[in-house]
Amino acid sequence: MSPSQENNYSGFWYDVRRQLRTLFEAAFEWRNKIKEVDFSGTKCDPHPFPHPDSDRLEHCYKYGYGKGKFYPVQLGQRLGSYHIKAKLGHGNFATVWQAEPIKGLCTSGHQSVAIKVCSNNKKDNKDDVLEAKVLRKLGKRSDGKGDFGKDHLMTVDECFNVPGHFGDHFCIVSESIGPTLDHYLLMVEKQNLGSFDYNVAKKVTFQLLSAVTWLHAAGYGHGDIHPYNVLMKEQGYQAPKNAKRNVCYANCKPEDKPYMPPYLVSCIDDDLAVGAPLSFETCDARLADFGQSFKKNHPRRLYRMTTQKGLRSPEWVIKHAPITISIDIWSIACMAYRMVTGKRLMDIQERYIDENGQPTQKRTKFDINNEHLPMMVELFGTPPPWIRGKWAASNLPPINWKSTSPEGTLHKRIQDDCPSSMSTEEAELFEDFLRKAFVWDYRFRATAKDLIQHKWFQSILTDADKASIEAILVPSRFEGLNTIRNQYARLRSLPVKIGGLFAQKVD
Ligand SMILES: Nc1ncnc2c1ncn2[C@@H]1O[C@H](COP(=O)(O)OP(=O)(O)OP(=O)(O)O)[C@@H](O)[C@H]1O
Repeated sequence: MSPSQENNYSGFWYDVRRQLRTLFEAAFEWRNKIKEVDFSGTKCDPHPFPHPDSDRLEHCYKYGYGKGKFYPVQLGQRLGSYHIKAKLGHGNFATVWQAEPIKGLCTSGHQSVAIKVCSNNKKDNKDDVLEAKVLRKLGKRSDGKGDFGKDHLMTVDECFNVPGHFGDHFCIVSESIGPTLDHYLLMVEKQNLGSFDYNVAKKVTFQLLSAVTWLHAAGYGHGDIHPYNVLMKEQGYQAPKNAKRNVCYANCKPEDKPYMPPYLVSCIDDDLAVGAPLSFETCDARLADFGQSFKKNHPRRLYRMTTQKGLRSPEWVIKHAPITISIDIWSIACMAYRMVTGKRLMDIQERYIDENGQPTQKRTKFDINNEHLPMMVELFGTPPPWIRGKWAASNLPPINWKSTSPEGTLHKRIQDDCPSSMSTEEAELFEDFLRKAFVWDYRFRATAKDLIQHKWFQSILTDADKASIEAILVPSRFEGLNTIRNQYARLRSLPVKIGGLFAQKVD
């Protein structure tokens, strides 16, 4: 960062701007009355995200009276022109089911599909409709250069609505892909393998980066990349073993009862101790869940943060920093570290742990950020002055910047965590790759296009991959026109970006 840029983030006018911003933000919060969701006071089990080691089951309070609830899908029922066969999983906003098309009624080219049945909250519905819209748009788009990376994005077959008691539930039909990346990460832990096979880790990272290269070139950011949203393609994939579970009425309100399903369907994980880990020849990652996707020239629409805490980039954690597509790069680099080493780079617990070692209520955003940012400082070194300025404005605990090291402890962490079979040269390349991705300032962070050309990947690239990378590097005939169009789009999005600086980021 140049000295003139640094000056922009200090001095009298900087302080005035900061105070005005704080005032503006207070007004914004007051107008929108944004509150953090706190499960501590509810009677429900406070674990909205499936616990990886448990019988994966959504919580009863997700069904019942009113808006924003799940549709009570039952095994064997008909939904649109499909028969529901099994449950694939659930998220915060939807349940996902494996289904078979009914012959004669459905034109789907797949023998088995995944139907995401979304909750009927108007606000969430916007995200779901947007997800389908973006996926359809992306499905139709071609870059005219072979579409390198597009194969690693999920596609949508069709969408329809099912009428529920309190409004329509939007359904998105896509190919039934396979288990999540998280499933394989857990398998590696359970089988004491330490980490993914080194080349598999590299290949999956490369596939994710190529998907993101294509996505970013199409003008979109994903915004929610984490191991649950990466599906590993399996031929003829069958849903995990399902079991019917009783509804726990004690966790529901009396008015919910008439609208509850007769049973809940749990997805029992395969025996992770005996499953086959990913192989280099067949591993094929698909990026899924585009509910948080956003336009490149538009900061995050809602500033709602759903991605796992440890995978969040600094600008996502610090207040008043714009969110750009480079958040995807940070998340992928964190996942690459976990795949290569078997350890989380930044292990942030999302819940408090009780005296029996059991997770309890959600930690506050303030508490999490207080732990997360100093972790980043330790690993990646002292942040640039403008981030330090925003640090102070974010009410984070003060740090003695003179005592922090400029390059951080990443080098040592890599040496400690990398498998012993990894050569020194490979470890150096891996570190260089990570350092390019973990740049504090989002403006200088490497792009996905830069990273797929990184030397770290050279050893696994096929001739076809190399040719595809070369093809996307050739400037298109319309490059000049595109630049003008991009600049115009940037100019148009400037007011929205400025607004984004003041927007409250809500968990
Ligand atoms: N096409 C698919 N094939 C196989 N399994 C799938 C598919 N789509 C979703 N799943 C399973 O369903 C789970 C939930 O899906 P998804 O992440 O899209 O829901 P969500 O409510 O949007 O989640 P989130 O809370 O992350 O926003 C996934 O983690 C995965 O296990």
